[in-house]
Amino acid sequence: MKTIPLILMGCGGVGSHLLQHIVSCRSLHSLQGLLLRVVGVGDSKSLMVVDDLLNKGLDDNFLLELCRLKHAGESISKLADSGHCHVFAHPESQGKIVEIASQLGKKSGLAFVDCTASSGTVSVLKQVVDMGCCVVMANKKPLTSTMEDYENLMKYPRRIRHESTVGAGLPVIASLNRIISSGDPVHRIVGSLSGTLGYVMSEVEDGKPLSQVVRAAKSLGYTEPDPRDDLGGMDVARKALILARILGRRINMDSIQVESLYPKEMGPDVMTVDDFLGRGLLLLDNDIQERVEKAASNGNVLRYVCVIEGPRCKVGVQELPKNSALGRLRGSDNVLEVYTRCYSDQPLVIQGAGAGNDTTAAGVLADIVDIQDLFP
Ligand SMILES: NC(=O)C1=CN([C@@H]2O[C@H](COP(=O)(O)OP(=O)(O)OC[C@H]3O[C@@H](n4cnc5c(N)ncnc54)[C@H](OP(=O)(O)O)[C@@H]3O)[C@@H](O)[C@H]2O)C=CC1
Ligand SMILES: N[C@@H](CC=O)C(=O)O
Repeated sequence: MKTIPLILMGCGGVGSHLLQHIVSCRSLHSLQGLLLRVVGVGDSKSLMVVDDLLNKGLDDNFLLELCRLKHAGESISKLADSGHCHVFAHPESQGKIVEIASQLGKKSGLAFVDCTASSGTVSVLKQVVDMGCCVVMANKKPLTSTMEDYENLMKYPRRIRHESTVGAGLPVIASLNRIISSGDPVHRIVGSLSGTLGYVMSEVEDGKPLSQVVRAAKSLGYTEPDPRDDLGGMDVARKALILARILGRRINMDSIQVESLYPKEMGPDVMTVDDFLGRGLLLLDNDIQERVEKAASNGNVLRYVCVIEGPRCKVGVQELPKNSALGRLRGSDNVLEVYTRCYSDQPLVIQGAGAGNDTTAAGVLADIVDIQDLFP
């Protein structure tokens, strides 16, 4: 039986679904000769680590209890007295992770899984990569930091998987990497890459107010922890930057043209998330409704589109024919069209659910299973 010891950072919507998937796939993985041994789980306040790091994992019932606790909005530290684990508070936990990585990294391998939405994980990720660990990310922020951070993280590309950072569970990055490895030059990528904005646009088209739709998208697990990351275009811009860097463009976020659907006066420095969801969104209802109606009067729909072509990279709203590939999208579906030498007249098209905790966690799990050849 091949064993992958793993540490999960971030146990919110995606992280706790990942733990549930790991538990429910036990017999499938065992048929494949694989055991995922969860040795640690962290949230924004603390890190819980199994006491016998070299031989044991956190018990499945314990992991499910932990998911219930996080779902109820509690901190992991609440389970501190449960016997077979130790809890470390931040910032001490960072040192603990590095210690675990040095113990397990080279010897038995360790998968470090980042399901946070934080840019604060970059430094620990770089350290564990250098210690021989594998890294799996749903978090886009480490990959959209400086070019230097990106290159340090991607130093050993076979040990890094981040499929869920673009398109949630869709095979976007794997497909792109196959095209690149075959020497087929990518000329242009066009896509609708936000589950939230896809859902928002199609629901507003159906006559619902933006404020109501964004709140629904949040409760369905489509939005970022702060939905302004979606509405301001930053989440799509991060996906565009990740794709552009995979294509070999050495660019930073400031090279991407980004259109925001909310004004600066509603930014995070001015309004809390709750304030924005409460009164801020109401102020945006009319404007988006008018734009959607104007597009409809031309037989068109609005879509938030990402275009990468040559050195140009931009994300923003476009008015498109209702029966185009992007115009036909409904709900949280994403679509990505890739134009290359081999796919020149008809692009390669990847389409399907592009957001949601379940599908995203499934993408992360597939990445973890994918690295098994790197484990003894
Ligand atoms: N939802 C989706 O459809 C998709 C999400 N993603 C990405 O997945 C990631 C997770 O999203 P989601 O689960 O919705 O987010 P949540 O806000 O639900 O969960 C984030 C988790 O990370 C924890 N956390 C925050 N900072 C740190 C830190 N420095 N160290 C350790 N843990 C930390 C939080 O702790 P606490 O519980 O204490 O707050 C929380 O448990 C995001 O990066 C998102 O962009 C990617 C593709 C699709
Ligand atoms: N908030 C994102 C989630 C996936 O990256 C989206 O809406 O697409």
